[in-house]
This record gives sequence, structure tokens and C-alpha cells, in this order.
Amino acid sequence: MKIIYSERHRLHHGEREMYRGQLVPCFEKPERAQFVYDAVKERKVGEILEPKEFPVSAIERVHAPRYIRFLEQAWDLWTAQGYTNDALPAVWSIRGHRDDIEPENFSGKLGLYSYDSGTPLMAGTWAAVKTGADIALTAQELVTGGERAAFALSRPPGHHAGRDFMGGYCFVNNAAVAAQGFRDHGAERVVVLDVDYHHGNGTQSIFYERSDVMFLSIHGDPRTEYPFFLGHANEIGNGEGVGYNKNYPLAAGSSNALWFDALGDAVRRINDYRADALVISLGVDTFADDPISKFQLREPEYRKLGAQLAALKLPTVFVLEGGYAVAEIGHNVAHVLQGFEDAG
Ligand SMILES: NCCCCCC(=O)NO
Ligand SMILES: [Zn+2]
Repeated sequence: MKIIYSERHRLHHGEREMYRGQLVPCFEKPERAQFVYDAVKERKVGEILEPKEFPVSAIERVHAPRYIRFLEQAWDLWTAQGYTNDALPAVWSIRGHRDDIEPENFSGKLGLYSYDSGTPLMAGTWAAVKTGADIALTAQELVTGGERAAFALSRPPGHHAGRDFMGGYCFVNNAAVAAQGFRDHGAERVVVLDVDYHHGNGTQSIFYERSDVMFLSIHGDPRTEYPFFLGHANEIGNGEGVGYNKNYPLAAGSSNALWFDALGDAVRRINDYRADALVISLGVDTFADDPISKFQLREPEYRKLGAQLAALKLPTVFVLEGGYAVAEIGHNVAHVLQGFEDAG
């Protein structure tokens, strides 16, 4: 399969994130994409291409223009106040507050558009994020054009980013941008399947009222696992979207058998939905040795996952999400992609 990658991801290299009450070095770092690049290249998974550039309007198909304007201008606004360190929020809009008025104060703006203090914004963040969306759209365009599958090797990840908020290391929802790209180019029904350890709260919230994009997610139970506030089994969609959202929360430490039971049910639902295209939010923080997650997947499971996705026989875009066991992330991603390719 074709792989889309750009060195411009390096423009986003946050210094520190708030973790358990302390500012610690960022888990989401440039080496992650480097290791994935090295592994897919070494294993000859496919030709590696640079992304095409798309208009920012393609991002605004799923994100609020005022949020995108903020992302574009944030670093200049921050440094205009004399700061040079990464911007991290310290105050948030929460229940009972208003979110229809954007504060003039930068900290207020940043808090309006954030939901955690783990997602530092720095000089090159917007450039890297825009390229990440271009990577996802390039993958979607290739698959719409006839490629069986493509891998969007993008960072920072995106599945926690909602219509108008960032968080969980995510700014623009690359998987949602790709899903909408499929919809805007002939696909009637699109599935986003999120196999990252963490619930794709951003992706769910973007498509929650829609029946043309079905969202399914297998993840650590939000009662104990990040992002905590969305991802329960009783979230089934709203309005038009009722029945088109499916969550499989699994207890931390769940067995691979349980994980694949969930995948089996998701596959059945995807087949019943008669999708025209499939987007996989491919996080490999489900890895047994991941430093911040608690599932048990290893190479055999990643290859099995790839094979079961191939059996759907759908035009497929894989979008990189999480995975923090940096030395192994590349191999784990490659195992999924090779499992998919080998299943033919
Ligand atoms: N800072 C809290 C943990 C963020 C998890 C990010 C992730 O891997 N999401 O899939
Ligand atoms: Zn994750």
C-alpha cells in the first residue's frame, strides 16, 4: 500500500505536558513518526509519497472556522505577549460557562479551545498539523482514485480533536478529515473504526448526529482510562445518528480474546452498514509494553487485526494515532499493515 509521509511533522515538538501533577517531557514526540517511517521503509510496506497540499477549507468541513483561525494565529498571539515557551492552557470553559463568546485574552482563547493540559502548542504546531491533515487527504484521494489502501503516517495524532477543541496531543482530527473527504468524493457511507487504546472522543463528537459516517471504537473503559468523559457503551448516536455510533469500552488489562470479540462485533456491524469506505484510527498504544496504556496486543494480534480489516474488502485509509513504546511503534504499525496486505 502507498504510505504518505512528510518530515514537516518535526515542526511540532512540544517540550512538556502536564502529567500526574508534574510537567514531564512529551510522550507524543517526533521520534514516534521517525520510527514508524524507518519500520515501514525497512519492511518495504509500500511506496512512500509526500502529501499534496489541500485548502484549509477541507479541514473546515469537520472543524469550526473560528477554531482553525485560532490554531493558525495562536503562536503569533502568544509570542506577541512576549512569551517564547510552549503554550499550555491553565483555565477552561466548563459546565455553566459560555462558549459562544471568544475571550480577547489569549489564555481565555486557549482554554476555550482545549480540554486538557497535555497538548502544548508551539511555533511549528500549525504547520505540522496542517501537513498532517494534507497527509490524510492525500491518502483518501489515492484510495478514492482506486488504490485498495493507503497509510497516512501523520503526527500529531487527531482522534481526540473535536469540531472546536484540541486535547490528548491532538489538534486537527485527521481521521475525520479523511472520512469527510471520502464523503465529499462519492462515498455515500463511510466507517471510522478507532482501534487506539483511548476512545476517539473527538471523532465520535464530530459524527455523533450523522448516519452517513458510522463511528466504532474499541478502547480502555473511560471510567478509569483517558479521556474519561466519553466512550461508554450507551453512547449510540443522536438524532439522525442514532444507531451509527458504537463503543466497546474494555477494562484496563482486558485479554486479547475480549479485544477480538469486540472487533468481531464491529466487523459484523460494518458489513451490515454496507460502507463504501473505511478509515482506521490506528493507534498502537494497545501494545502490551506501552508506557501509558493497559492492553495486551503484540505482533500476532496486530497481524490478525490487519487480516480481519482486509476481510472487509473496503477501500481503506489507515491514519496513525497513538503509541508511545517508541522503539516498537514502527514494528507494531507495520505488523497491522502487513497483516492487511498479506490477507490480499
Ligand atoms: N495526556 C493524557 C493521555 C493522552 C493519551 C493520548 C492518546 O494516546 N490518545 O489516543
Ligand atoms: Zn491513544
